[in-house]
Amino acid sequence: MPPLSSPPSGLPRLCFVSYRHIRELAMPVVAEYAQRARIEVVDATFGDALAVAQDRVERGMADAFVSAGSNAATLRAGLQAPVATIHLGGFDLLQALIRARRVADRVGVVMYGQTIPELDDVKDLLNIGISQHAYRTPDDARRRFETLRKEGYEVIVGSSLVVELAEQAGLRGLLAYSLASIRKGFDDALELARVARLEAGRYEQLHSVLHNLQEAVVAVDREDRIIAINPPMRQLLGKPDALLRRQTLGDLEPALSLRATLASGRQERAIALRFGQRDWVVDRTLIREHGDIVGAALTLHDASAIQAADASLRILQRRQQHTARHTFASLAGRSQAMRTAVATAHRYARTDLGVLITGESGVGKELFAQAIHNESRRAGRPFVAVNCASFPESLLESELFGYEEGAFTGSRRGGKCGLFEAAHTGTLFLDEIGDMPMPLQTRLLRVLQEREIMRLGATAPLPIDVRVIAATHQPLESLIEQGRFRRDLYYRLNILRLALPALRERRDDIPALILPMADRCLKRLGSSLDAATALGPWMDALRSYHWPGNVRELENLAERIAVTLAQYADARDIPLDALVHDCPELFNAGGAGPAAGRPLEQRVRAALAQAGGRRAEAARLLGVSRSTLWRWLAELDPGAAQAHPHHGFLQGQAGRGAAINGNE
Ligand SMILES: Nc1ncnc2c1ncn2[C@@H]1O[C@H](COP(=O)(O)OP(=O)(O)OP(=O)(O)O)[C@@H](O)[C@H]1O
Repeated sequence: MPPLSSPPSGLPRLCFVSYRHIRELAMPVVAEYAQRARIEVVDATFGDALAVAQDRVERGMADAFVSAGSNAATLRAGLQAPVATIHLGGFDLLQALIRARRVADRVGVVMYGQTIPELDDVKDLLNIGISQHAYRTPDDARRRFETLRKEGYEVIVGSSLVVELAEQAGLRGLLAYSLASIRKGFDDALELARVARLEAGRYEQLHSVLHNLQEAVVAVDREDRIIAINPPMRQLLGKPDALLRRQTLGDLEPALSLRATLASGRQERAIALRFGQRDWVVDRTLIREHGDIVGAALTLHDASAIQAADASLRILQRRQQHTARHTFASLAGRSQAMRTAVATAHRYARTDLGVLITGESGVGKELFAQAIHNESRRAGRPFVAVNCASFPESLLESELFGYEEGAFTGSRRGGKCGLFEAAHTGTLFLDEIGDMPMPLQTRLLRVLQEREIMRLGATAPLPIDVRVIAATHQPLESLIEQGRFRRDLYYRLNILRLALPALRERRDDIPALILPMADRCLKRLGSSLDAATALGPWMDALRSYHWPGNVRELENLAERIAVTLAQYADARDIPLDALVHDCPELFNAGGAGPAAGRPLEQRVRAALAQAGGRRAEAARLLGVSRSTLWRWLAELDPGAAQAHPHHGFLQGQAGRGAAINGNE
C-alpha cells in the first residue's frame, strides 16, 4: 500500500543504496546532483539493503532508489518502488582491464549476473590473461574470489563487494564501474522519481476520494490481498492499518472475500448482505489494467442510508404527482351549461374561499378543481387530490394528517407527512367528501377553522395554509338529514358552490368531447381514419345515449370504438353494424329490440325523407358518401337494393313518404 502521507513537494528524493567502493567513486556524482535531488546514501548489501530500502518506502522517504549489481537486483525483486540500476558498461570494464594490465599480466574478473563472452577477444588485444566469473550471492562471490586467489591471481576486477574481498585478502581490487555509468544511473533514477511523483499525486487524489466516501471500501490484488482500504472499512474490520496491509481479505473475513469475484470475473451490484450485525448493500467490482483483471473492490453501502434515500425519492416523486395538469383550456365543450359552469369557476378562481363541486361521477369535478387551482394565486403550488371513499377510516386519517414517529405500532421512523402538509400553500381536493367518516369530519372542520393541523401523536399543532376544494356526487343535504354528514362542516365547505351538469344535460358537447379522444386513440392504434368521418353515422346514437358514467364513460367508449374502427382502412368500408357488437349500450337505448343498427336505419329513413328520396342529398345530410349510403341501403334490404333499387326497403321508405329517385 503506498504511503498515506501528503503528496510529495520540493526536490525528488533518491536513495543511493551502495557499498563502500562504489559509494566512494560516486561521491562526486552525488555532489553534482545535489541541486536536482535530495540524495540519501546508504551502505548495505543484500538482505540489509532491502530492509533499509523497505523502511524508506514505508516512511515515504524516497521517490526512487539507485543501486548497482546485486544490490540493484535485490531491491528490484523485493521492493514496491522504482529502482534505477547503475549498469556495468563494456567500456567501463575495458578501462578497468587497461588499468589492471599496468600492474599484472593476468587478471581475475568477478561480476554479478553473467560472464561476458566478448572479453575473450579483448584479452588478445590487451595481451592479458583473463579468468571470468559471475556470482548471484555474497557466498557465491566469496567462493569465486577464493578460487582466483588460490590460482594466484593478484589483481581482481569487479563490483564493490569483490574489490572489498580483494583488499581484505591483501590483493589489488579494481572497481569496474565508471563515473559515466554512475551518472547514467542517477539520471534514470531522477526520471523514475518524476514518474513516481506523478503517480503518487494521482494516487493521492484517488486516496482522498476513497477516504472521504461514506461507503466502506476495500480493494484487493489478484490474490485477494488487501491493497487499499478506507477508514469506514477499517473500522468495520476492527483492525489497524498495519495489521490489514497485504492480508488476505477472505481469511480475515470470509463473508467479504473477493476470491469468487476474482475467479469468475463476474461483477455484482446491489447484493444484500448481513455483516457486523448490520444490513448492507454490496457491490463487487473488478479492477482491470489494460483489460486484464488485476484485482477487485468491495463496496458496502449502509442499507439504512439507501432506504432513507429511497424514501426521500418517493417523497420527491410524490411531490411531482402533486401538481395540477388541467386548466380551463383543457375543458372541452361549448354548450350553454358548460359555459355557465366555466364562467362560475373562473369567478371562484379569483377568490381563496372553499369550493364545493357537485355533480355525478365522471362529469369532470376534479378537472374543474385543477382548473380553478391553476387559475388561482396558488397556481404552481401543490395540488393534492385525495378520494375520501378509497381509504378505510384509520388510513384516511393518517393520510390526511400524517403522524409522528412512534404514534402507533408499525409507524414509520421519522413519522409521515400528511396530505394537508403536502398541500401547504396549495390546494387540497377532497373528492367524495360525503364518504368521509364523522370523526374525521370533526377533525377536518377543526383544521378549516384553526388553519393548523396536528399530526397523530404530535404535541404541537402545525400552521397550515391550504385551500380546500371538496367534491361530492351525493346530495350532502340528504346525508345531513340521515345524520351522516356534519351540518357545520357542510356550511364551511359550501361557501362557493359549483354544480356541474351531467353529460346528458349538455349533449351538444358530445362531438367536441368524443372526436378528439377518438382521433387520439385511432392514431395510437396506427389508424389513419378521421374520427369525424368514421363516427359520422353514429353521432346521433352517441348523442342520444344517456351516459350514466358521463365524460369518463365517454372516454372509455371512445377507446373501445377506436379499437373497432381501426380494423378498417377506409371509412367507406365500415359496415353499418360495426359497433353493434362492441358497443351494445349505444343501440339498446330506449329498448329498441334487436340491436341491428336500428337508430341508423331510422336516420337513413329520416334523411331520405328529408331529401325527398334523392340519395345524393340524403348522403350529404347523413355526412357520408353516396356509395356508403348505397351500401347501407343494400345491407338493410339486400335483395331489393341489389336488383331493384325502387323496391323493398327503399320502396317501403318511399311508401312512407319519401320519393326515391333510383336514377340519381
Ligand atoms: N370537459 C371536459 N373536457 C375534457 N375531458 C373531460 C371533461 N370533463 C371530464 N373530462 C375527463 O373525464 C374524466 C373524468 O373527469 P373527473 O375525474 O374530473 O371527473 P369527476 O367528476 O371528478 O369524477 P369522480 O366523481 O368519479 O371522481 C377525466 O379523465 C377527465 O379528464
